[in-house]
Amino acid sequence: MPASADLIAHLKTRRSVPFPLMAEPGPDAATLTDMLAIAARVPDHGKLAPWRFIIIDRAAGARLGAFLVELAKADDPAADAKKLEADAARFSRAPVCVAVVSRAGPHVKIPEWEQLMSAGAVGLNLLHAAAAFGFGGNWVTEWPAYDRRVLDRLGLAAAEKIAGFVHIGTPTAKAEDRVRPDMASIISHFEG
Ligand SMILES: Cc1cc2nc3c(=O)[nH]c(=O)nc-3n(C[C@H](O)[C@H](O)[C@H](O)COP(=O)(O)O)c2cc1C
Repeated sequence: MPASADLIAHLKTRRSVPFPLMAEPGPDAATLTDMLAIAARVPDHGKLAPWRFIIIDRAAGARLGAFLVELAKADDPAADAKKLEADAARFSRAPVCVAVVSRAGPHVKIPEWEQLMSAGAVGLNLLHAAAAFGFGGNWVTEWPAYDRRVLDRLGLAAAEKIAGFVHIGTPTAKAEDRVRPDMASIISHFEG
């Protein structure tokens, strides 16, 4: 592959889209399918595909949000209105949300740790794919990723985990960058 200045520039400046900058439109169904195919093209020891996707469009996201509100109220009848409002909107802050689900588990040859890392690669690749099509993404987990009642509602099996909820839409502006690691402090040379 020839050097690509565009790709290098993207990789050097890529960043997530904060929710206040996330707007319509989202990808159409064909584009989203293409994005997911790119996202699934990741290093995957043993070709296990130890991950899968659940697409949550805005309408389904709103219904899931209503379910989160029910849970929040059941857990804390005095929950404040602001929290409930945030929960109601949690899955409709972007045109579409893709749940990246890890299906990692015990295997005769491939350590579970490696399967989990592959799901992480899928998450980042999905952000890259979204950007390649002119969209932006934001990868969060938040409390619903760790609540069994939400996982049941999403149809996750007992051993499955949410690697991330990747929200995708059109950025209205480029977000300010965040602090990046000091490279000198994380690179060393093994001297033998
Ligand atoms: C597995 C995982 C889970 C995350 N969960 C959250 C979250 O729940 N809330 C949040 O504000 N950020 C979360 N983040 C971080 C966001 O993705 C954040 O916007 C991102 O790290 C910004 O970095 P970027 O601009 O390089 O994409 C998570 C990141 C990862 C990798």
